[in-house]
Amino acid sequence: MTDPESFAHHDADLNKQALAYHAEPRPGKIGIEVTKSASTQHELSLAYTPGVAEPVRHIHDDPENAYRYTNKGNLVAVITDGSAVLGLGKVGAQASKPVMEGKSVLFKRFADIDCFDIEVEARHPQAFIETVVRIAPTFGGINLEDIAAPHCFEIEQALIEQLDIPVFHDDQHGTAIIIAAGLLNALELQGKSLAEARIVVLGAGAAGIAAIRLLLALGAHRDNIFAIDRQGVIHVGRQDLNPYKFGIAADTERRTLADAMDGADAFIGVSGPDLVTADMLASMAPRPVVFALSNPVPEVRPALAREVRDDLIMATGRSDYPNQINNVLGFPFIFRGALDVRASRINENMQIAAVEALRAITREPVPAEVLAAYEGLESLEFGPDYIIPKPFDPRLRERVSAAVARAAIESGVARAPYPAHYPG
Ligand SMILES: NC(=O)C1=CN([C@@H]2O[C@H](COP(=O)(O)OP(=O)(O)OC[C@H]3O[C@@H](n4cnc5c(N)ncnc54)[C@H](OP(=O)(O)O)[C@@H]3O)[C@@H](O)[C@H]2O)C=CC1
Ligand SMILES: CC(=O)C(=O)O
Ligand SMILES: [Mg+2]
Repeated sequence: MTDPESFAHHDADLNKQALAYHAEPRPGKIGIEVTKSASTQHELSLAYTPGVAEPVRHIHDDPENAYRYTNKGNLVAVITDGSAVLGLGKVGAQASKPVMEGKSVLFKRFADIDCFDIEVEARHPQAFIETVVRIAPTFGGINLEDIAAPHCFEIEQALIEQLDIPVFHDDQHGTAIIIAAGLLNALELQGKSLAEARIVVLGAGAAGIAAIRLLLALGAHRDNIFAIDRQGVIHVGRQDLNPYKFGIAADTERRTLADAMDGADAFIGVSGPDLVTADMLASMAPRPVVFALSNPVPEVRPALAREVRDDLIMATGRSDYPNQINNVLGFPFIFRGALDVRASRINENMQIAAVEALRAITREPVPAEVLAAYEGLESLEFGPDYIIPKPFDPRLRERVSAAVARAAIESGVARAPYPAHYPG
């Protein structure tokens, strides 16, 4: 695809196929399976009454037994209020369901974690929080999805405090982890360091603010980061900032996206479609990194970016371009590790462990089954078109989950030992 027109044709064609995929042969993308035989009178008396009463008694005596006798330990809720669905915005609870089913498919396909997608009608954070707290006993973990800032911060914090199972806002931390891994790798290839890189983050919502926080924890310099929202650069002189934005405000005279892009080493777009112009790209520093991560339409089309610069490393959030920076590389494997050591939360140590594991995998030879999943892909090697592993890489489940599990144990939030079947 070399021009915007062919990009649009490609998307129109894909959209048609996507509708058919979702509709046929049966609506939706995920179902429920029975995991024990229930084919005889005897099995029915075990699965249901009278036998089922015995595990009930055991769980009543000790709630920990829920992990032994029910699917709780391998069941995650993908929960949203439909307020920031991909880059489509506030489409509401019902319309968000295909995305939440999609996340559930990814949990199952990549990490064998069972999921219920739950779309909640809740206008106020408190109503949402109460809903999640009430249904939490069912689950081993809570994956919050597509909840807009600033409510997402309040919601996640309250749930972490009130629940003893991992609560993880995927658009914040899942995205931040993949951005951090991809950016560290891309900067290294471009001969730059995170500490010195000047970074523009377009979008100061869930993904943008979490990405900045994690990059700062990993060594980025506060003075080198400019965050931008619909009003322009987030600077300390602005009177309209909520506390979350104020926490990342820059002391700068720059005011617009174009101002911020001038001389920048890296651009991270977590905002909306087509917001970056050719002039802005041209004004960036030599050998820039451009992550246009808005879904489904990126902040700048890869073809346009390449036309303007031949020295950039480019990534999008989509599956149909090289370098997919997308939280699919994180949440299935992070929850796998967290559930397997019964972690009470997913803390920053566990997040940084995931970043390091992703970075390391990218530098190693890619298994043939990964290449087979991508049409026309004959080889992959750490370089400008391969800065982050592919979602189909079987090593993600082994290595990212193990790194997260280890970090949970070392940071004291695990309630079960390192699993015997994990790598030593
Ligand atoms: N690739 C990936 O893995 C992921 C990608 N994303 C993408 O990131 C985007 C944001 O998601 P999320 O953070 O959850 O959403 P939020 O609603 O929490 O935040 C959106 C942010 O983008 C800003 N924004 C939106 N439109 C513009 C614009 N035209 N100009 C400047 N700023 C703009 C908003 O500004 P304001 O505060 O002024 O309203 C806000 O700060 C989506 O497109 C989503 O698809 C998100 C998660 C993962
Ligand atoms: C990928 C994702 O979670 C998003 O775009 O919201
Ligand atoms: Mg999302």
